[in-house]
Amino acid sequence: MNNALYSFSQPCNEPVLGYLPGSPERAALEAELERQSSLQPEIPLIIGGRPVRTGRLGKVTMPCDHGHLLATVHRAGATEVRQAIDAALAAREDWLNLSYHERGAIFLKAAELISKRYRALLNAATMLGQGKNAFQAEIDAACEVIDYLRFNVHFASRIYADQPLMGSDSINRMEYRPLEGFVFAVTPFNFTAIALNLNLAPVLMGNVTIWKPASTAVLSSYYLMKVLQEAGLPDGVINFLPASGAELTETVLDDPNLAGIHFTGSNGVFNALWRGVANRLDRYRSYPRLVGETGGKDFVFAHASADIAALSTGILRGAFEYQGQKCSAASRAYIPRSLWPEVRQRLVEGIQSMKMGDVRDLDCFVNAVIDRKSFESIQGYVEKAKASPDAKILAGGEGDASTGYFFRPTLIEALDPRFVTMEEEIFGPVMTVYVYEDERFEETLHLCDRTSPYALTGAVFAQDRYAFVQACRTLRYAAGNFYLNDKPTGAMVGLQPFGGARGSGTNDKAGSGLNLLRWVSPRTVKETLLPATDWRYPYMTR
Ligand SMILES: NC(=O)c1ccc[n+]([C@@H]2O[C@H](COP(=O)([O-])OP(=O)(O)OC[C@H]3O[C@@H](n4cnc5c(N)ncnc54)[C@H](O)[C@@H]3O)[C@@H](O)[C@H]2O)c1
Ligand SMILES: N[C@@H](CCC=O)C(=O)O
Repeated sequence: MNNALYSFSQPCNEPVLGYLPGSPERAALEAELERQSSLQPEIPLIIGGRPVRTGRLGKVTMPCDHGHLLATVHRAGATEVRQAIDAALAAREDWLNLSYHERGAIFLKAAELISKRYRALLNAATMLGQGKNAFQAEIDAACEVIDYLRFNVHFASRIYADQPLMGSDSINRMEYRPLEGFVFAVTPFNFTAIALNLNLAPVLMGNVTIWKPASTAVLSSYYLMKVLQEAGLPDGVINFLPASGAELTETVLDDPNLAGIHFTGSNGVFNALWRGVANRLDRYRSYPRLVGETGGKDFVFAHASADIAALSTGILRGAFEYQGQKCSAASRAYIPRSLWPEVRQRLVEGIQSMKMGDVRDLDCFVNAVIDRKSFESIQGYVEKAKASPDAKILAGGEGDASTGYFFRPTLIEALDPRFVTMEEEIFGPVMTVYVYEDERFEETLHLCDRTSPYALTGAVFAQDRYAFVQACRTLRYAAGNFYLNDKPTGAMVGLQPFGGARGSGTNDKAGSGLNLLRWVSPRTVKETLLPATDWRYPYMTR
């Protein structure tokens, strides 16, 4: 029996490597891209630690070249979902009884493996499978993945150390029990790090998960799962189940042991999951915890005092990095008329000079969007702008899906601040600008606040401190992550805990201890040292 108290100290964020020509990381990445381009693995389910092959095969292709087969993937049906739930529940007792420093050690090892041994593997899989360029893959599949692993272990230490006061006649303690049952982790295509964290956060706190990865991110998800196994994750703690969401969900939601859902994706799917739980409420042992981060209609708001170079760069990067496929991507901007001519010129020039193409050409800033459905949805919004007298296309506006799903970064000027592309999430490289009269700053802040049902991220560009304070106040509920003089994307684990409210989700702040707290059900234990032996109050005379 070891009576030492362990705690994991605060880590540093993983440095972003530069991939300069001639650097070792670039050579390793290029070699790995070439290797994975012709590998075509057959991806199994992983249930109870073992590969399971169903024979119901799906294809994994490249967004940049949809005729290029990267892998095939076995897909789960109801039978495998049941097996996975059984495997998770069987693994649960041993896992929850493992002390948190033992659990933490597994994830710190995974971080080391990814930092030193599997960085190129995960980056290349994310580039080829999810259509990210080298920089976008590095900040996600390497740095953010590693940060989630290391920081969450540290945050867990702080949670476990937070204990109630001791009374003079009692010993009090808080046991941070995992939830009673299993957690369903449903992960999006756009961030390898989110796929990890939706499993990691519950599992680190002693839970077990059923993981449904996005079909368009299954390659990087599979490699992540393999790294976690290599780091020592016991069998059955995470069960990897590629499948159709709708098919798998019915079986999962029907199970009385469903203790929580950790979701990131669109509002429609989260709402359907929530309703599915609500409709079955009587069958569950506990109220399932529903944690979901969903869509955004993220804004850039410029005051007349803004630095034009910083503002234009913030819009170009915030809107078009990873083809705008970040929940945090800037997709509407409010620009004062006095700044507009110069900002417009910089945006149009920037867009025209962005190289678009295959992820294996490291000079491409823009790559393909994730799939045909997404391509067509983006095209639909742009067609609306082309057809409307309330909008003008200033740059881009064209796509070509013949080889890959390529859509040019597009700049729209909306004459109506309620034009559809100012309000709805597009999830593609489309930025709509509304130009306001300088003296209508405050009025336009209110407009920004009321224009969209979402409230995820937003950025204000201003050098006038009074203007910034006013924007902060008026836009208090318009964004869960609020930036001053920076793009509204690129939150870092530990530094900018992430999540939004209103239509953007439950705001449980991934990348902080707040999220971990959703995966525990604390038990307070009081031990009385000298228990009372007389039921009467002391002042009673009989
Ligand atoms: N707020 C955030 O932190 C955040 C982060 C990333 C992405 N997002 C949002 O995610 C969306 C884009 O990601 P996406 O296209 O992967 O989202 P999506 O909702 O289409 O899919 C998310 C996951 O849900 C699964 N799914 C689909 N239908 C299902 C069903 N009926 N039951 C269970 N699972 C089902 C998908 O297969 C996938 O694994 C955008 O709206 C974006 O804003 C939000
Ligand atoms: N955390 C990421 C966004 C995740 C959503 O897609 C960012 O801050 O850009």
